Amino acid sequence: MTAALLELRNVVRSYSKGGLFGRSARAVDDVSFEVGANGPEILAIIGESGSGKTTLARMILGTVRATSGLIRFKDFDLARVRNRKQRMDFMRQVQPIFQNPFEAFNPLTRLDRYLLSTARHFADARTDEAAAAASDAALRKVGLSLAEVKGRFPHEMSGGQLQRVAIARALIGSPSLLVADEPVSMVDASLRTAIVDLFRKLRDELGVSIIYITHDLATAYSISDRVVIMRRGVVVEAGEARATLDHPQHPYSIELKAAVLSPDVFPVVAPELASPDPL
Ligand SMILES: Nc1ncnc2c1ncn2[C@@H]1O[C@H](COP(=O)(O)OP(=O)(O)OP(=O)(O)O)[C@@H](O)[C@H]1O
Repeated sequence: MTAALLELRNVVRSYSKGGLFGRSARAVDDVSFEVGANGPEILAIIGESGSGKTTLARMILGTVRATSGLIRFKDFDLARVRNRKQRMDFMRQVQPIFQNPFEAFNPLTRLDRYLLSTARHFADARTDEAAAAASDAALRKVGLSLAEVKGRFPHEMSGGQLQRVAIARALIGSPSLLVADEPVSMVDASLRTAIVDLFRKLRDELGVSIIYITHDLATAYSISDRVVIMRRGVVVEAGEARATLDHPQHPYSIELKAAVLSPDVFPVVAPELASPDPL
């Protein structure tokens, strides 16, 4: 067993509820888990709205500080980021993918400018040619190329294409962890599978671990190695994805599954035993 890529121990994030007595509420309450202890993996964090998923993602990305607890990436305690160099080095290795790709890019900036600038910062590209080569290589990992993207503004792409550009941009610095917060919920249903399949490919071919934050059990079931199920800031259940989602134990997980239960998502009988489609 190798050391985990990411470790969370008893992580809490409280917010003041205001008022005379300064009461506070815990958006994330005593959460512990590891990512990548046994090699690259996809960990799904599942929960309904308000369960604390985004707050957790922000703490892992270092944009929100934990109120207490430990978040460690490799051997680095996030609470100890002190200077710009440490911050940039961390950002290169841990990249976000957001829900709405149209909000991730300035509508007035051409997409290749984003990619070239990221290549200069995170891929050590010192010349225009090197930045273009690094951008093209990253775009090819998501099934695009620099020639297809060059000169185009965000609104000139479809949501699915733009999410691929966002993923390519995240890959430029060869990160070891992607934190994807509801990355397909604003993408057409027909393109969702392609994007979640891409995550699987990134794990298998590039060795990237992915924290896949979602309320969608179907995609979590299809691509994740492990799941963490959250409710009101607390982890109610965690474990290997198929075992946990096939046989949920906690009443909340059972309820979540019942709400989406469909024979296509969770086969009632093993697929190999199911009768063939009628002719
Ligand atoms: N900046 C903040 N100030 C006060 N409360 C906050 C803040 N950010 C989050 N919260 C509260 O923390 C709880 C968890 O919110 P969070 O956005 O993390 O949940 P979520 O599972 O990501 O939900 P959604 O899918 O709707 O984004 C909510 O009750 C929310 O109101």
